[in-house]
Amino acid sequence: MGDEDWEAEIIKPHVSSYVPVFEKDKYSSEANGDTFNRTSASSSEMDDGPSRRDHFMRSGFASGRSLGNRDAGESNKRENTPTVGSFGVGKGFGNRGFSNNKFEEGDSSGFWKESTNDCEDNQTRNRGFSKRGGYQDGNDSEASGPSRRGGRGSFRGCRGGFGLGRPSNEYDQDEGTQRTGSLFGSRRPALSGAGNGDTYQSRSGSGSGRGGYKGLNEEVITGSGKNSWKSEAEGGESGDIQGPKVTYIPPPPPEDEDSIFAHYQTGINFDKYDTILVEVSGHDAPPAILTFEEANLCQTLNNNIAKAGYTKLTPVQKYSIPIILAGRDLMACAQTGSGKTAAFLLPILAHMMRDGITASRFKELQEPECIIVAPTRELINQIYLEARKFSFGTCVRAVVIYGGTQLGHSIRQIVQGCNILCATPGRLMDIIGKEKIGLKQVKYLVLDEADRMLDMGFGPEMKKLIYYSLLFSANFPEENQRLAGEFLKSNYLFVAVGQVGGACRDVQQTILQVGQYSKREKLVEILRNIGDERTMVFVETKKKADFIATFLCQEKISTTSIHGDREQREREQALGDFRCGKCPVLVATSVAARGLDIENVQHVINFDLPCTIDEYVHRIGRTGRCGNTGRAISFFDPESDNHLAQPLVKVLSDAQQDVPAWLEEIAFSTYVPGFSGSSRGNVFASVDTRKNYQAKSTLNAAGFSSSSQAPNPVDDESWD
Ligand SMILES: Nc1ncnc2c1ncn2[C@@H]1O[C@H](COP(=O)(O)OP(=O)(O)OP(=O)(O)O)[C@@H](O)[C@H]1O
Repeated sequence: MGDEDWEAEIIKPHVSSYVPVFEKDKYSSEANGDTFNRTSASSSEMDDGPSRRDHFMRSGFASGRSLGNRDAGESNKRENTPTVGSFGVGKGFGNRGFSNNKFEEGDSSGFWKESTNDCEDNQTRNRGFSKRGGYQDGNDSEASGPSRRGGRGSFRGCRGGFGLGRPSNEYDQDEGTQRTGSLFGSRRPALSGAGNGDTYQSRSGSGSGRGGYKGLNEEVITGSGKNSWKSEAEGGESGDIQGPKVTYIPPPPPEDEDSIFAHYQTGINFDKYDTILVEVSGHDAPPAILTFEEANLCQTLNNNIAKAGYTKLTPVQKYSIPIILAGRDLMACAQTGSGKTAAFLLPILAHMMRDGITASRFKELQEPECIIVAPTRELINQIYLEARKFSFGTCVRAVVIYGGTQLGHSIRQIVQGCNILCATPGRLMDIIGKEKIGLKQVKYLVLDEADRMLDMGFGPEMKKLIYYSLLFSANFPEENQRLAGEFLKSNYLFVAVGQVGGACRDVQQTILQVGQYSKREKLVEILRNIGDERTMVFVETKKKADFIATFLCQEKISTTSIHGDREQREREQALGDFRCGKCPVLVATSVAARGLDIENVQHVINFDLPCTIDEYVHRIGRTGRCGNTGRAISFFDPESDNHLAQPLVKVLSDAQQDVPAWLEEIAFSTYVPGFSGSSRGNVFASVDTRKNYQAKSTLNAAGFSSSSQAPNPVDDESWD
């Protein structure tokens, strides 16, 4: 496709030509625009990533200087800075009562309702799939679903690392084409058929290998190293080279003020944030602010903050906002759902308002002052909506671009004026490669889910763009701190809020021992008891996501799914159906584990536990947000999950949850000194790793060794 083909409007929606066996005659995507109609040429999976790291997360890079001035050597001149206080040392595990298996015993909290009429209840509640476009397939679940044999155990360890195969590097093919190869690498084709005993027929076509950031155990092989990040044009995010053009143009978000400022209420535990310990390390940290007024923001920003329903700062905002306003580099960690997005958006916007902006719609070349990058399309869209909200009524224009959508559409958005560019990495690289934006004015760069970006090898690309850096995250593993440190000036500040890397205490966690063959039955039982309350069900693979969603629909539980093999249109439809409650159950891969902020998600179910504890914490952080309470239940299969026992016990203990006796036993029997369960050397790096340069081995918040010499239990292949 020619370089300028984006000029031609291609509005005709992409129509899938491939109908999977299990959908034939049953499911009408036209009827509901729904989720399960996917084609082989699907979208990027940069999203579906594994999740090795749970909470690390936002990272931003703020600069007061123009691009390109950075002294390349500067980043390496890290100082050993003194530390302040001691923070968040976790308890040892094994010291609490074990009331495991609440499910079996019945939970006095009422989580497990004892209704025996669940089917009727569910029908009454319209969970039946008849309302969802006839997604009742005649597919026999036994025959079509993932085999019980093999199970996820066989998926584990199959990840392929980064960037595989050499994708196309022709920009002229990028628009609209979905390629093979991967952006950030992918996984081995381990999921096809016999590999895991799975006879379910994926709509995606096995091995076609969508580009992008493949999730754990996804079927695409790639990966030759973590630094082989590919741009979308290089066969990354967009997907298959041979695939059909991507013509999807996402609908514009509502423009009315009520929609822009729609928000949910903070929960009963919001005020408890005030009691969370905070540690700041580094030299000359500006004092925290206690109120929005102290931030001295302009009136328009203050109005927007009020309209957004923010009356009180969260801890990460109290500490980060003044640091960013002071122009300091920052690495910050705070728990899921505690307001990291606003923590970087508000001070960046404040600076833009103060300093003025240069990009305007009248310029031929758009030169944004701020670039925000996130690893999943849904997350970057969410951040864009936040940016649009806080910049409402100002001259700052935010734009979002991401893979799985028509490139021409992205470019048209940009040329209308772009001060804050929110992008997925592949699409960003394509746009840069096409010279559709200039980078000279970039002063602020935010990497959301920065640990993942860095793991993906995205760092070198980013280093070309920025001068100052801000890194926000819920978890900051030591190795990533070191990587991230390359972005930061040596005097960066480190803010740790609460039990970094630990689970949010507002989430009630339950671990059930459920064998592979019993999971579906247990899931249905739980969902029927839950009723209409919004529930995210995490599974390990895209195929399994399809299968479980199909299975639940057969069980008349209204379900949709999101994963990287779904077309972008379907993904957005799925998220929309889940958000509005049309489908109260969302089956997801790790693509939805990080950052997504969906109102009223009351339950998270880990049908499959993730490979790493970091990912676990991210997943359960989709509930219990912003002071609200939530519940998480995880199926622990001793056949495949024992490696998580030790860190799970730790996470449960630290979050003051009951630890099942059986889990403790497994944890002790599999105890490995120094082992963290994380994909890197330690579970959580709650401390500024600069401290470790002074004291080589210390205890982190989770109580595990954070020695830089710690063994790495999972090799780099587990992360793409
Ligand atoms: N000061 C505040 N007052 C009220 N609500 C807030 C405040 N700060 C953030 N929120 C709301 O809290 C929710 C969670 O915020 P956000 O998504 O930024 O969390 P996060 O820390 O980035 O979570 P995660 O680590 O899961 O990505 C959002 O709905 C946001 O609008």
